[in-house]
This record gives sequence, structure tokens and C-alpha cells, in this order.
Amino acid sequence: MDIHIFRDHDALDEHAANIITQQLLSVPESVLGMATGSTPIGLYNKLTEKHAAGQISFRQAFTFNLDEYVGLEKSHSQSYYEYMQKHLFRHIDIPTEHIRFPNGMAEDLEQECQRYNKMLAEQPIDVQLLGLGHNGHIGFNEPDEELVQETHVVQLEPSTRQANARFFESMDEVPTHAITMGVGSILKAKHILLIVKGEDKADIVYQALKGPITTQCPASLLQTHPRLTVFLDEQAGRRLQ
Ligand SMILES: N[C@@H]1[C@@H](O)[C@H](O)[C@@H](COP(=O)(O)O)O[C@@H]1O
Repeated sequence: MDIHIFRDHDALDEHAANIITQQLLSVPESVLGMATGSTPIGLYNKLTEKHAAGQISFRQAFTFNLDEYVGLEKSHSQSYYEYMQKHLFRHIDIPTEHIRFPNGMAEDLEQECQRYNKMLAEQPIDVQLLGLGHNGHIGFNEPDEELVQETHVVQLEPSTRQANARFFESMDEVPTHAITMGVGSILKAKHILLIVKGEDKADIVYQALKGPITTQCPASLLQTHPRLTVFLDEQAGRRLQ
């Protein structure tokens, strides 16, 4: 595990963007695993800038997103599809047909999970970007007695819905379920880049990286990955210093 603690967000985002840039420069047809949440927005801005400056192209790249809410249209302002369009995809040259997303509006959600798993099996992820939930979730793999390996439908924890309620008009509008890649699918990525920012994540960062490996903190399973890079700001990394 390779942990870096950055003084400011700009440096953290720049270094994270450099990892993606280097990956695409060495393998233009790389498969990138994307994450949502507030944490990677700065990184996506950097990638947009690098693309505008002609330093990076996504023309041959492919992306898989970790998760999507169940029951939100793609065009809904809070769907993760729309998040990715807004923060990255609309600003870069990735072909639409190279963008992989779970469809949270699928009539048969089980079949949709199988479709996603099949695509993941065919195109292994080179670099998987991850954020961290306050309860240790990655993607939408919530703490539980058992974790599911592959893509599946999850019921969101009240605390996760609460944390994401700030993006919706009211708590009632926050979806109750999501489709998420499983922890097994995440761990299959060749390189994982975990980014965490903020004092409110300091305890969970410590538990995830230094605590016992337990399904009660899904991110702790990342400790078993052979190539895990962790980028933290000083606040999130406070307990590691
Ligand atoms: N499904 C996403 C996660 O992938 C993300 O890591 C988490 C943290 O979000 P934030 O970066 O806003 O704290 O939010 C959501 O629950």
C-alpha cells in the first residue's frame, strides 16, 4: 500500500490526474473505473484541463462506473450518469459507446447486474478510482456480515442516504436502492487509487487502512490489494501521521 498525504487539494488532484494521464499515455485503450461523490470533482476538473490543453486523450479509453441509483432516469440531475457527464464526459473526447454504466432503470435489475458483470469480465479495469463513504463503503458496498463479490442491487443505509440527501430537494427523493459493482469486482482492478478528503473521514480512513480487515468496513478489504495507492489530504490522513 502506497499512502501519500497532501497539504492541499490542488496538489492531490494534480497527482491523481497524473496517474490517469500516465496510464493513458502508456496504454491509450486503458479501462478506467470511475467514482462519483464530491471527492473526485477536483480530479475530473484537472483531467478536463489536461484534455483541453491537448495533453491527454480518452478517444481509445473505456470507462466503467462503480454504481448508479435505482429508479433515477439517466437524465435526472442527481443520477451518477449525469454526474459523470457534467464533471467529465461532456468535456473530453471519450466515445459514448465506450462508457459503461449500470442502468438503474432496467426492468430486470438482476439481468442488468449480469450484463454489467459480463462486460467487466471481458474488459478488466486497469485503474479503479475510489472514494470512501463515512461508514467505510466503497461504491455502494455497505458494511454487512457478508459482502457480495460481483455487481448487485443494494439497499442503501439510512446514513448513506442522509449523506447524499444534500444533493436532493428532500430526503424522500433520495433513492433507497442502487446497483453497485461488488467488492470482488473492485479488487480485480490492476491498480486501485483511493482518494479521501476531509476531517470527517479521518476515523474511517484509519479503520480502513490500519484496522482489522472486516466486512463491517468494506474499504478495509482494500488492504489485501497488491497495488493500492491512497491519496489523502492532511485532515483525512490526520490519524496516520
Ligand atoms: N457511491 C458514492 C461513493 O462512491 C462515494 O465514495 C461516496 C463518498 O462521497 P463523497 O466524496 O461526497 O464524500 O459517496 C457515494 O456514496
